[in-house]
Amino acid sequence: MSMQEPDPTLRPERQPEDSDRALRPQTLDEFIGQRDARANLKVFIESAKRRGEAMDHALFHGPPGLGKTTLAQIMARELGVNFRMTSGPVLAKAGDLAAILTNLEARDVLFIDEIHRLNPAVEEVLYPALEDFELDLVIGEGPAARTVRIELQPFTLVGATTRMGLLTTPLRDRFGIPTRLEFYNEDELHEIVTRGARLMGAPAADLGAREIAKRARGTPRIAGRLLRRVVDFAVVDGDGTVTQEIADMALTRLGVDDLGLDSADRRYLRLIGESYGGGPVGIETLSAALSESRDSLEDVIEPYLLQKGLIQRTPRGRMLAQAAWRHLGLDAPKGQSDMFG
Ligand SMILES: Nc1ncnc2c1ncn2[C@@H]1O[C@H](COP(=O)(O)OP(=O)(O)OP(=O)(O)O)[C@@H](O)[C@H]1O
Ligand SMILES: [Mg+2]
Repeated sequence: MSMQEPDPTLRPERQPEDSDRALRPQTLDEFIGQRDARANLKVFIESAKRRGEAMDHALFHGPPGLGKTTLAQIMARELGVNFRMTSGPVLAKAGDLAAILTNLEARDVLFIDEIHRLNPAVEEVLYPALEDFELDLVIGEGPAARTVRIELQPFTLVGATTRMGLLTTPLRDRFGIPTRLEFYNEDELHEIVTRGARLMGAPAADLGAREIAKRARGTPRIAGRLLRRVVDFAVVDGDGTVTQEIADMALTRLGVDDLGLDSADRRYLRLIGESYGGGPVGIETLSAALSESRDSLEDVIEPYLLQKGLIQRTPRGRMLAQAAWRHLGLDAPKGQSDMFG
């Protein structure tokens, strides 16, 4: 594998070969990290159960692979109700949504993934369903068309999105429980890797698990994938144990550096540093130069680099921070070091 070609399996987005299910925590107590979100959800779930009512609608937003789908499934399990799952792009017509809604049982959880991609006609139908548990359906066409109102069972909508900014205001306002998922810290990822290794039946030394945690880009999905690959190296090149040495060797071979950046991250940083003198450079320019969609830069690449303090977003564009120059082993142009300390 060349260091220049980004390896899609190291990106945080879902991949067809992900065996997410095997490593998915099943209960809130098993779910590691996201402490505040978890504590709040616990209260809302308990309260809904005691009152015997449907829990308020919840919206999970944040970068891919942080546990939105996992949390939605856990909610349904903890509430003791059915979990129905669909996604924005799948619901093409108002009737598709109506069919799902009318089949829900009382207090069920309906999960709509990529909810920012709902067709506007479908979204219209969703509003009264969320507010009053009612559907207004238009039957027939032209002068013969009439509206029928259908009563629904009270239910909980859980929406997930990586693009909060693309949600319409009326839709966003209908979620009583908006929850932002954050990147995980090293200790949390260490716990996630250790648990994953145990579930895989692969012995992991403490420092081996920590090495993977450090380099998992703050993302449990990546931690799980890196773990699987390091286990392969451990089995073939070692005695099967995930040691720090094997982890370091395997991750370096995969092109994951000591900050957890992969080649796509470094390509982004290098472009700003080497071709634009550190910026500021506009997102459209970066998108064209990298042949990556603007969305994927904004939703996948930049959040982690911002969180690590490697880049800054200014009104005039993106700029490399001092830490990024250091990380790339490049000299910052004169004057810039003063700006960022
Ligand atoms: N807190 C956690 N503890 C352990 N494993 C986790 C945790 N959160 C997520 N995972 C694991 O990470 C993987 C990805 O999680 P999930 O599919 O829920 O992410 P997502 O936010 O829905 O991503 P996307 O935006 O791509 O849909 C799953 O394998 C899941 O088991
Ligand atoms: Mg998901």
